[in-house]
Amino acid sequence: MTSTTGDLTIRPQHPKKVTLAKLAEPFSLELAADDAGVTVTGVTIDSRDVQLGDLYVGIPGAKHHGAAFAAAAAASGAAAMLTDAAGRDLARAAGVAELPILVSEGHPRAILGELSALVYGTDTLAAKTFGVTGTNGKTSVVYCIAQILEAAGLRPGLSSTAERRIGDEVIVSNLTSPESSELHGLLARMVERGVEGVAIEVSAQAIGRHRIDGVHFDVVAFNNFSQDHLEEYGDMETYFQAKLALFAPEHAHRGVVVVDGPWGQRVARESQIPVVTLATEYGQSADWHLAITAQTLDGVSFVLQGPEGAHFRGRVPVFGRFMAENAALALIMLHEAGIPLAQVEAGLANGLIPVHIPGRLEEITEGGNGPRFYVDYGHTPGAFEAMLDALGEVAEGKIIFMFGADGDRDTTKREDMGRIAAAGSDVLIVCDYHPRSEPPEQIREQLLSGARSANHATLYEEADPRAAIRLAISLAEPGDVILYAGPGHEDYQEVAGAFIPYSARDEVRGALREAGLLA
Ligand SMILES: CC(=O)N[C@H]1[C@@H](OP(=O)(O)OP(=O)(O)OC[C@H]2O[C@@H](n3ccc(=O)[nH]c3=O)[C@H](O)[C@@H]2O)O[C@H](CO)[C@@H](O)[C@@H]1O[C@H](C)C(=O)N[C@@H](C)C(=O)N[C@H](CCC(=O)O)C(=O)O
Ligand SMILES: Nc1ncnc2c1ncn2[C@@H]1O[C@H](COP(=O)(O)OP(=O)(O)OP(=O)(O)O)[C@@H](O)[C@H]1O
Repeated sequence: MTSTTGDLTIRPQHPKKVTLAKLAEPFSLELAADDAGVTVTGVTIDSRDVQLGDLYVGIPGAKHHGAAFAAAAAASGAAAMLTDAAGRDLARAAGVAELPILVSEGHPRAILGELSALVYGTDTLAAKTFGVTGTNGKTSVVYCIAQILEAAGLRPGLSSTAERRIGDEVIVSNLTSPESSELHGLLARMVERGVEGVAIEVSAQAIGRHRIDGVHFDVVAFNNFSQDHLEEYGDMETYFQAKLALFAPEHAHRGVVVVDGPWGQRVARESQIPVVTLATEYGQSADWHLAITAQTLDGVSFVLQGPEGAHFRGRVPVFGRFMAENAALALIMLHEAGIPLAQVEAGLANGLIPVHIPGRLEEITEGGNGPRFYVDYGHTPGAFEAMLDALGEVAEGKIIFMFGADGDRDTTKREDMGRIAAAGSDVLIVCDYHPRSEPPEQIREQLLSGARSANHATLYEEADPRAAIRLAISLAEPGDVILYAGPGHEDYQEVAGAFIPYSARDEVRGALREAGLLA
């Protein structure tokens, strides 16, 4: 049975006590002599998440100084606080007199990872650790790693945008890559549960914001790179450098890089750690090569060949050559960590890797000859291109595509998303996604303007995604495929500051039942 935890920060069930003196020394923290023997058992940077005995870390953020919540943290049972000098003054001025305070000279976030590792005992791990970065497909690769570890007889744990997972225990994800205090708490819980391999999705934002500090990955991977997050990075080079930073000795021992495109080739050249390369296209020189041998809507068969005769014949039960690529990358990462392909092969029936990823190309219908309906998390031009190219190769009937775009995020990708969506589909329905503070009709118009430039699909505009789902179903015939990109596993719509409950997967299920297409 699966159990779900909603706690912000997961912690070990049997924590150890660490004295403030032991924490102060390696990080040169200021500490009153009287407080040296005070002990803590956990770490959090959120006052609303404090548990008895925690070290509360008051971080200066974009909106608040966390030290402003020192009284609330103390009331919830924090044993001590770590903050900067401004935070200490803020807390003392607010009358927080009793709480022991460790003071750091620099930004507390810069030492948070190493310090959390010390508190949780995760500074060295027996489990193999795998980190995945890139623009599209990180979550998918992380799931492939976990599923392949299981096939190899090893107990997996994972952290992704969709969820964090330890065996059957599911922990809700807020960020793609958790804050480092949360990550080390999660790792400590995994150690208690006997996890032998951990796959972690690493966003560019996480690398720059110290969220993976204190983890020294056995193997990291870079899968692909295309436009996203320019609202934060401004240009592609800055975004690229943020991801390249993972390939450094302070973060990882070795890497695997997909070198199909120029960005991957640059990672292979500029990496500061040893890497092996994977090519999925003919004529590209690399250590490993992937060849697709057969594909239908129901799956992709492939052969992976590597150095010294390494060889794997496999299959993923989902359409799209990119899913075979994700699986191949995961296989090579395990191989690089010393887990032989033969050990994986022995645990699989006919090489079938049971890839099931929440909200990624998730089929809501149940196969068969009627129209098929998939919900997906793709929200970049690159993901649209990969999915629609793949569908174009295997779909027998019409491709009906529906999507909307994020408000308050990279607006420059919208025209491309519209154009690629219309070029690759027969029918395109533009609806709302998370408009946030932007006028939704303005977002739809930008998408439609891109779509018109492709001069291909029949275009529809239907703001309400619930109505758009029903429109898509009404236009579909047996053999057609409906692909709803964007919401994936999510269970809300963000509109003008409000989080409105909305699960695309549940809504599609309901609409298919109404239409008599699902039992
Ligand atoms: C821009 C950014 O990175 N913001 C992060 C930052 O928020 P902030 O600086 O605004 O924090 P703040 O509200 O000023 O609060 C300061 C401190 O006070 C604490 N606080 C605040 C209120 C309170 O009542 N009690 C309390 O303790 C906060 O926990 C925080 O430690 O610190 C917060 C606490 O950890 C994060 O949740 C928040 O991520 C926001 C939600 C975010 O949108 N992050 C994005 C940019 C992100 O990281 N995305 C990537 C990539 C996703 C992808 O690939 O698509 C990801 O890894 O998720
Ligand atoms: N290797 C790939 N190349 C291109 N597109 C892919 C690849 N793998 C998956 N995708 C597409 O990208 C979408 C997002 O996949 P996934 O959630 O695995 O990526 P992600 O990198 O974790 O995304 P995010 O950073 O937003 O969490 C998928 O739903 C699919 O449409």
